[in-house]
Amino acid sequence: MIQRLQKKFALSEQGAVDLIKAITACTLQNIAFMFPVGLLYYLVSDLMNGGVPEERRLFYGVGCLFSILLIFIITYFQYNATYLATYVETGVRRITLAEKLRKIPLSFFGKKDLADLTSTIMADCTFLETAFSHFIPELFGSIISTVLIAISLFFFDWRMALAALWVAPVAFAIVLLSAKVQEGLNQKAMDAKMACADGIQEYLETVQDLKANNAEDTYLVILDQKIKAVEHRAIIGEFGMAVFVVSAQLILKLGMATVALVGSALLIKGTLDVLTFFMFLLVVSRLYDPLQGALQNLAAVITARTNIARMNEILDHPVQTGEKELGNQGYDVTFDRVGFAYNSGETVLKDVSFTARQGQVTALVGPSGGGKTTVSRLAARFWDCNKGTITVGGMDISKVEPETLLSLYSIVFQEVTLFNNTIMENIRLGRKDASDDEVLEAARLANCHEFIKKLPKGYHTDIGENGCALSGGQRQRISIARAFLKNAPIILLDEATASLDVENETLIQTALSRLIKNKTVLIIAHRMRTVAGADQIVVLAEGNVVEQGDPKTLLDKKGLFSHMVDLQRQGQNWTLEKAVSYQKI
Ligand SMILES: Nc1ncnc2c1ncn2[C@@H]1O[C@H](COP(=O)(O)OP(=O)(O)OP(=O)(O)O)[C@@H](O)[C@H]1O
Repeated sequence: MIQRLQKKFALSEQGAVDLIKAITACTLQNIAFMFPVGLLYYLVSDLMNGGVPEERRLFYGVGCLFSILLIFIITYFQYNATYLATYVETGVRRITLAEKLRKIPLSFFGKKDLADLTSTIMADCTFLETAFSHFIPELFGSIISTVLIAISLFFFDWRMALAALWVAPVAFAIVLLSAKVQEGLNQKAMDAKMACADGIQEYLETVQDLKANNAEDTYLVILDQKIKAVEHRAIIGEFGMAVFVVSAQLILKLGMATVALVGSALLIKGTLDVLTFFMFLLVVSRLYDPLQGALQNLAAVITARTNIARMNEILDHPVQTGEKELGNQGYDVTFDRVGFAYNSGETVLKDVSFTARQGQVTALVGPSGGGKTTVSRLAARFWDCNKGTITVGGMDISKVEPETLLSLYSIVFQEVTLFNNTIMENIRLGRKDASDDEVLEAARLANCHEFIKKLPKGYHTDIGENGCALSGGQRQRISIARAFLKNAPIILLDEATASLDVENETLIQTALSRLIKNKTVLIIAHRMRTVAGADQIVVLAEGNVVEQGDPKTLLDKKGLFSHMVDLQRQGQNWTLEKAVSYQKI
């Protein structure tokens, strides 16, 4: 039962237990509200028999007080069980999702965009918060209490009970049968929202390029259409839900009429007493209130299914697992007949074999799209290869838990990610427990110390979102400082292609030379002069290793590598002057 609830509503174990408590509380609350009705029934009965006898007055007085107290206590219990537990569960749910995202392979993120995931963690969780504090406990609470009350009504008078209750299954059936239509409308509304969120995010990320290309107006027209589509879809969704819920609620109202009609007919026939008739009128007026709410709640629960499905897609996604113990002998990184395709299915690496040796620099070169970045991603198990094996010191990395494996790697990406925090904390990302002195030492080795000292608050300067207050070269050096701090035995390096000024380039190069000393280094090299000092060059083209060896051997071979070196040499001779004279031809 607990497990089914967990699965059905994307709940933690405690959340499922709390949901049962909340449903129980709502059921008790609905039953407690029937207590004064019972009391009224006996009071009217006494009044009709000539007045309330002296000895029963105390009973009614105590009964009244007891009803108030009972409703108060149960409402308090219901409040705690639904609201407080819900907020705790929402927190747990967000943390569970975040934890899960941490362990999910990167292939998952290729299928999902950032706006979609953010929306699941924030908007879907908030929607489910309302669902668990209101819709679901109230829905189940009113269904259970109605069934219990219905059973007791049948004991009183089955004919009147039928007249009162026939509407309930009909009304629920209308809403349930509309589930498919509603789910379809919800999905479309959700898709429109996602497209709009994507559009806004893309606009914010690309605003500079849009302005530079005079394309801002065109883009905003498209964005405007996306925003209007959200509005349009939301109205259709609400309307679709309202049609079914209001029809069902109208059917429910018919119950009052049938109770009055059947009751009157039975009274005239003399087979029903006035008091029972009166009691049924009282009960149904009270009974239909929670049922009206239940119909609305049922529609909302149907809506929530779309959000729950999105959440379950994350929670059910397989994670990369493996041993938490490292069993490597040394740090040679070996690719043995590795094949790989991204989600798109197109084979990116066909049959890649090479070894990046400990203490050596192995440079990956080759034409754009040849698979260099993919090789470096597989080396760190960001993705798992589809064919062949990748080992570190003889240890198959697909059998090692990703976080444990990454303790062996320092990665310096071309695109540096910095956080909206101080420089000190941005560098400390390399090793959480590093002392301030260790951070300073890493910054010195990465040639960062000089520029950091000149900032207004030195290491305690906030660098803004993604380090917007720093230059490209400074950002690169901070990421190198992180790598120094981590001091991992394997370095994956994506050489910066962004044009850096000569000073920055030299500073970065000297920092890198210090960093890679005595490590296993796998570098994606874009400039051929960088690889001149490499111990080994692996040339990748169309997902295959087409050449492999030291720089001199490959140059002498006059193959693809030598051709690329020639091309870059020619490129270096390009000057503005030449470009201008070319234009004049
Ligand atoms: N996340 C991804 N999803 C799907 N396909 C991808 C992904 N990343 C890369 N590819 C595809 O894989 C192929 C190899 O790309 P990769 O980035 O490894 O090449 P590369 O040699 O590093 O190129 P470049 O020098 O231009 O950076 C390309 O066809 C690319 O389109």
